[in-house]
Amino acid sequence: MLEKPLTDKELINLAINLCANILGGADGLLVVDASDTSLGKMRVINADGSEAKMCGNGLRTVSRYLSEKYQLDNFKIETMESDLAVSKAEDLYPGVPTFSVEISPISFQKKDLPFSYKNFNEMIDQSIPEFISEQTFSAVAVPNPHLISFVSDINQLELKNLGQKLNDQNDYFPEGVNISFSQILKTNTLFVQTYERGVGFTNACGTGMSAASLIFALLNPDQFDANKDISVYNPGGLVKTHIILNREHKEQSEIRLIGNATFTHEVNVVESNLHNNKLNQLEITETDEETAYQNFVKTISN
Ligand SMILES: N[C@@H](CCC[C@H](N)C(=O)O)C(=O)O
Repeated sequence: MLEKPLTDKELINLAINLCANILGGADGLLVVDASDTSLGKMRVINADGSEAKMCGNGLRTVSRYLSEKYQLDNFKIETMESDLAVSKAEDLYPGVPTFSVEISPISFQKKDLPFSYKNFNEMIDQSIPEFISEQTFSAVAVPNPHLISFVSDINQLELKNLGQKLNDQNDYFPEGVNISFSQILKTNTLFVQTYERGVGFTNACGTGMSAASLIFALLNPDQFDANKDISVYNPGGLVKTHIILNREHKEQSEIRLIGNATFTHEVNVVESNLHNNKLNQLEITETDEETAYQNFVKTISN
């Protein structure tokens, strides 16, 4: 806990500097604060300094931090829009601490993304030739905004071009959007690659994989087994999701994201240097947890 909280401006400067110069291209900075309603509160600052409503991977690591600090296995964490239930789960692999987190609230309405396209109120499995012809797109807020497209092969260049187009100033998604291309590998098995708002290509986007799982369940009843978890492969490894689909009231569907909460390094820094964004005197210790996670990755095959 800091003696004096960082101001928003200090946080933005720190996130940009940390992600680019110290963490070798990290996606963002997670801030853990006290909460009046939950065990703790999480804020998410993207690598470019913008603030996101949620981060699924981040929520798992903050869950682990709070779980170890307070010796609790089930609790809630406050996020920008809601207090989310989190719990310790069975380790995915020896030495890979694993947490399960609620991803919520869900909305398909254009005002919550927000998006603007013709007179659409929702965008579900729609052909949008202005994005990419011969693909269909679905938009969902969980509650950060996601655009999902199912493809047979992932074309990285098309994903990058669309990611840049919809995250530069544009009329379709005026606040930008996270974009995921997903392949259905078999029943309850997906591969998801995400171009993240405020970041660019990422190895794994937790809310992106959650959003893709929900849209998958909605659009592919013949390949979705509601009794089982979904395995979601990504360029960085694998997570599981669990979807309780409510077809009639799809916004009342439930999503759990289950995956590793790996602490790769411990960094000690003098508080005044955080306020001044001076990161040249850090004390950094590497853990062996990344090795355990990479050993897990070697065991997974789709
Ligand atoms: N860049 C996203 C927020 C981060 C999402 C994250 N990668 C995740 O794991 O969920 C945004 O601006 O919405």
